[in-house]
Amino acid sequence: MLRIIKGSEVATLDELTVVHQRISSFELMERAALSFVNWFTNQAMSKSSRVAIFFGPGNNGGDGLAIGRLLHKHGYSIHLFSCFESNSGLSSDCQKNFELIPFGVLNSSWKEFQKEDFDCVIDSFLGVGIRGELRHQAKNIVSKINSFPGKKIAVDLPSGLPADTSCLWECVQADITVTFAFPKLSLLFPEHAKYSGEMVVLDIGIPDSIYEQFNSYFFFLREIDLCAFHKTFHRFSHKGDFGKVLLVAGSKGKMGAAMLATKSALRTGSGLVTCLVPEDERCSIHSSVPEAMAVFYDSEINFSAYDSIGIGPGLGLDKLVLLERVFDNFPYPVVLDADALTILARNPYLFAKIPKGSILTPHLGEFERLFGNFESHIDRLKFAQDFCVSHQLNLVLKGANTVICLSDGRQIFNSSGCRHMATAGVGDVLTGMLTSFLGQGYSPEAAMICGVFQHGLAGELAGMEKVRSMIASDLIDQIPASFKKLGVE
Ligand SMILES: NC(=O)C1=CN([C@@H]2O[C@H](COP(=O)(O)OP(=O)(O)OC[C@H]3O[C@@H](n4cnc5c(N)ncnc54)[C@H](O)[C@@H]3O)[C@@H](O)[C@H]2O)[C@@H](O)CC1
Ligand SMILES: Nc1ncnc2c1ncn2[C@@H]1O[C@H](COP(=O)(O)OP(=O)(O)O)[C@@H](O)[C@H]1O
Ligand SMILES: [K+]
Repeated sequence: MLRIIKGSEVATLDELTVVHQRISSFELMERAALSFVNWFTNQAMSKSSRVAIFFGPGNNGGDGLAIGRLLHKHGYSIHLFSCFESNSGLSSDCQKNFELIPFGVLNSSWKEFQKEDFDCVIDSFLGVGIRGELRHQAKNIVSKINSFPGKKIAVDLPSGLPADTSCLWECVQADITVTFAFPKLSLLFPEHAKYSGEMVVLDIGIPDSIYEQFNSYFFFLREIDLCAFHKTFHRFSHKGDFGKVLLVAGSKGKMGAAMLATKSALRTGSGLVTCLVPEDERCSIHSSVPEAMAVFYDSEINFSAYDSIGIGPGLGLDKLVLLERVFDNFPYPVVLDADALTILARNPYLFAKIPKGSILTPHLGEFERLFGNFESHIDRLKFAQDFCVSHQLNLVLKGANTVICLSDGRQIFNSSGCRHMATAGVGDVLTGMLTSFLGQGYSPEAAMICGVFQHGLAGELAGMEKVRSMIASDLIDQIPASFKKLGVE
């Protein structure tokens, strides 16, 4: 899994790569620029587009100059805008690229930029090299870039955004940020959505062994990481091997949540799925999910007969006693979502009773209800880390780039998913998937990694087809395709 390191460590990462691969830092910059240009030319941007590139004096500016030279070669009309007073203080690779500006590429001061003259702006003013608050002139440059109403593409980071912390000033508001090697931490913070826009991570060939030399508890989960976490089953596997799961979900008026979680557990591969629902509501489950069984809230239930239990979707807030019964009678990790989280928030003494290794799946609102308000995402994540380690619990903080917070302190950002998933019931589907993987014998870590990534992948597949019309059931329909895409049978 890709390690997310600090912005201040990027220079060392580059130096180690350069030595390891016996290339020059100029060649590494060229590689970054080539990967950007390769991505850019695949974006259906017409060759007649007029492209403005703002470039700073550091290596981010060097990237921009190299990108300009390569795009000019592809036939784009390029106009460079320098964001410094004199070129005496350029970094050495920026200087080299400055000297290679081709004939036919215009170069002016940023002050000369006229927004009407361009179709697209590339922002390579500042990257991970920013230290402290933006200086006065830099603020004016950022405002100039932001005055452009068309598409703004940031190179590595929107200029002005610190790489690892929350930002208290105005930065470039990019539509897309194309970042090199690994996502800079601050691109994953929800409070920076208006600066980072969409995020694209481009590989520039830095080997994993180099990242391993850095200490970091932040990771980025990608499709290539998944196979290692999936279990394989053999020819003689029977339905018992695929797990018996129980979903404690649904109440009058909220049976849809139970149906979604149940269907999704079945589609994720569970052998036997039972729902614990109000007896009066049993018909809805039987008619919508005939493959599932039902047991009822008032009956005696042998919780330990199940391999995993998911609790919460549509449960209702009056189930404190039931929640305690599960905790007292089931010693293995459970999945806690929705109303179960609100009951926990109202009764914090329950935290100590939750089986170790369990998975809590709050969205930002539920996280706040549980633990209070935080000024920044990084403060929130620090709190989540301490909570998970001290209680030996896991937490899935849902949203764009859902964060899997493990009980050993590691925090893994998910890369799959799309904005069309922000619709009712999509979280219930995740509960079904996580409970299913736990029931199939996956460790909580593997269940979260496979469940969260695949839930996002199914969301992407459904979103491609249904765009904003997507509903949670569409995501369930794409779970089979998500297995196929990963090559998991
Ligand atoms: N592995 C990677 O990620 C690679 C990164 N490269 C690029 O190198 C960049 C980093 O380059 P540098 O370290 O030269 O840094 P930058 O180019 O990001 O920034 C350095 C410049 O910012 C100015 N600056 C710093 N703080 C400021 C503030 N508060 N207000 C105004 N100006 C400020 C400095 O005076 C300096 O001129 C990355 O962002 C990326 O674009 C690529 O060239 C190669 C590979
Ligand atoms: N903008 C987004 N990008 C990617 N995924 C998202 C986005 N918004 C929501 N999601 C995902 O959709 C799911 C929504 O869950 P939740 O808020 O619990 O919904 P519900 O309670 O309606 O089921 C989560 O898994 C979350 O990560
Ligand atoms: K930039």
